[in-house]
Amino acid sequence: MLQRVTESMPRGIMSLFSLPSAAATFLALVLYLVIKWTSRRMSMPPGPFGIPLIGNRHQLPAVKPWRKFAEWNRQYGAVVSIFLGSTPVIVLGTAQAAWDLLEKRSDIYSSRPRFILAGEILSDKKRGLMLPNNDHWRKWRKVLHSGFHIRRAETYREIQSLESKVMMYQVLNDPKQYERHLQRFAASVVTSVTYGRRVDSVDEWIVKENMEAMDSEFRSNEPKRSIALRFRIEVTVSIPGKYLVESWPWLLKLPRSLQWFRREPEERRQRDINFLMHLFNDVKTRMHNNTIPDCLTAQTIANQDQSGMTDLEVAYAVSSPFGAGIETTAGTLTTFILAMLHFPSVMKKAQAELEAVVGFDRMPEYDDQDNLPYIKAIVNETLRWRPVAALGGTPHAVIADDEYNGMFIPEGSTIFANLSGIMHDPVMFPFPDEFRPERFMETSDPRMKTFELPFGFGRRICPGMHLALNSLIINVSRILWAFDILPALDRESKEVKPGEFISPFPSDDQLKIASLAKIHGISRTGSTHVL
Ligand code: HEM
Repeated sequence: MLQRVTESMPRGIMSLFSLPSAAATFLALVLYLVIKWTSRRMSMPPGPFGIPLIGNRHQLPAVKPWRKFAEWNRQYGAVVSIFLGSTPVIVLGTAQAAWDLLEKRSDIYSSRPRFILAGEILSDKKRGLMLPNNDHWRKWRKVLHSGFHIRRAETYREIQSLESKVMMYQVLNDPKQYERHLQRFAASVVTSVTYGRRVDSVDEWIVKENMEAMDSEFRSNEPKRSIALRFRIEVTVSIPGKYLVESWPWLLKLPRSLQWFRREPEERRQRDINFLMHLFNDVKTRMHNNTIPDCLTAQTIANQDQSGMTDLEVAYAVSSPFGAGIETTAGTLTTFILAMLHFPSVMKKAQAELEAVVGFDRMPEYDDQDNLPYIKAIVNETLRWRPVAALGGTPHAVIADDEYNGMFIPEGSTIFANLSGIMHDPVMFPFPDEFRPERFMETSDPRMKTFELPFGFGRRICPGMHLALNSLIINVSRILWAFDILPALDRESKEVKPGEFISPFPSDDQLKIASLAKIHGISRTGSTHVL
């Protein structure tokens, strides 16, 4: 007993002595880390200082975060840094900064942040959009490039022209549902060029199943809204770190049964696989029977020996236009309707151009494009005025330490090219809130002439850009040729002022009626019989 007391004495005394020294060591370590972090932070682009561990997450609204980004860019400069949790995030607020980094240095700026939930658990690293810059992504990208490069995209014009006529017919008969008709158009183009099958209605299972897959990929608690608005909300949740497991990846080390966050996406993954493999096998069968028109899936299957891709990899790769090409196209067309409601003088000017070039006896065709510079400018201005990929689509990630204009950009930073802010930069686009197609006609800047800005940057630039532009030009020219887009009238026959933002329709039914856009029937001779 006595021996035990004496033995324990020195340890007790020692621990009394060591406690302050352990605390001092700990404090010194904390101080060292704080100094190190602060000096690193100071060398990074300016931005609001956040809270340790949380960073600036609490300052970033869940809805329309691009507005906050733009505010920070105005306050701190073209390149801003913040932290989301412990991840450094760089926000680019001018086109020049985005071109300098994402294009000129695209060898290190073309990766993606880690999307643990949507990219890994839900999609098993098979959705290229969320893949880092690696061999899998390059293979996936090759499939899309071969299906949608500029010359290939031209071969789809016949399909787009036909679908556009169907859309016109539907708008003519049921103008109130114009948003659905635009969505059907976009969906049918995508399914035709991808799977060689048309879509007659957005209620068809193939569209619904795809919507559900998208909704689960970008789940949001928001009620169902119009296409474009939903797309914008969904984009906001592609901010990495939204899910707990992305801020704390160590959760993946828990026993699988305790990883509660897996259950739902894993169930959904199986459903997605069944859906995508069904579409894949259907194309294979039709290839076998010689009943399939030329389409992306058939081409990719035919090249499988060369590419070495598995059936499932092909099934996922060819489904990318589903996720990326429907809501973007339909949303941009919805924005165009909104712009015409706000800027009727633009509509009149465009209609004058159409009258002079096309006349009333036939519809505008692709061959008229070169003679319709104002219509082309309207397409560009629509993409600029309310860019549907407001945050630049999915963010990039940088894979090596870098320096830009004396500012340190650490490896692993998430990079947002904040397209909404960039498109409203008053230096590049004077009077940015105005819808002024003329800005694209009066310029001599080649980057304004080609205007690829709405489609992203560098090696990640939108592979569906040419298909999308062809969809936009044909629909914008035909809608303006055939219809007057006028504000709805309220119960007292007064014009209802359209909403400010992306969709003329907020989700609420009351408001929907109040701000309903009314597209008057065809007011021009000879219009109906060509439909
Ligand atoms: C108006 C229509 C469209 C707009 C505004 C648009 C815009 C964008 C933007 C901003 C990006 C991100 C680029 C970046 O990370 O720098 C993107 C990526 C992408 N887009 Fe589009 N897009 C449209 C239509 C389409 C269509 C029709 C398709 C398919 C045929 C498509 C397929 C894709 C794919 C697969 C990606 C991911 C590329 C990658 O991660 O490598 N998009 N798009």
